[in-house]
Amino acid sequence: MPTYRIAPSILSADFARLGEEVRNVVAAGADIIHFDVMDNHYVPNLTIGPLVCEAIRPHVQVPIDVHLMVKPVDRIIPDFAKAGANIITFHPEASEHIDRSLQLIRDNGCKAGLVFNPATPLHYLDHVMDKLDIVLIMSVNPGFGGQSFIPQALKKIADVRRRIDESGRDIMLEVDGGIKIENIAEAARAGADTFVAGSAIFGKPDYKAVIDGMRRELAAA
Ligand SMILES: O=C(CO)[C@H](O)[C@H](O)COP(=O)(O)O
Ligand SMILES: [Fe+2]
Repeated sequence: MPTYRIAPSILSADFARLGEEVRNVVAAGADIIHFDVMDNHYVPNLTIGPLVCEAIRPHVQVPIDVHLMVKPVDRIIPDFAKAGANIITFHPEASEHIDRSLQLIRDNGCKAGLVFNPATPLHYLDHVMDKLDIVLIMSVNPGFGGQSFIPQALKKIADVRRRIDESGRDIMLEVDGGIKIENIAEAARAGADTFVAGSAIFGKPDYKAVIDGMRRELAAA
């Protein structure tokens, strides 16, 4: 069985109690904290920045996975690295120089990755596989939590899995958007190993019950 990781998105957490929320979700079994950064420019929503990342950093030992939905990309990367991010991903069409942005993330000591919207072509991967630590496939259009999983993402996950296997490199394959107990196994069978889930976890009273349920599905996938 591959190493599967569950990454709750704090987009659906109670922001008034964020420290407690991240501690609770890690105690419930989260492997990663997924941190959605939206700028009201690249996507039509506005969320949280490096100050909030810095504020939650002392509350958890697990990696913080910063999903940048911002344009431009580069200016904010060093700030997130200083704020304690471990993984930083961005959307290739939001960067003027993809290779430079990936290198900037790595130079700042973080794992680097590209994010693909449902309609973003995978050719952006062609010349940067050697600079990638993670690929994130969006299974919703970015900007909001609580949307429904777009099934066409499964084929894209499978295509990326093939490319990763061909590269022979150790690259995480993350899926983000509409992941629930009911569909996590399908995403795993397509080739994903890291699963972002916001509303499915933070929308429920018992985080451990949801994460345990997801792990049971993954074990059987
Ligand atoms: O990047 C995102 C939206 O742009 C979020 O990570 C994602 O939507 C998670 O929320 P949910 O699991 O509720 O779909
Ligand atoms: Fe996200």
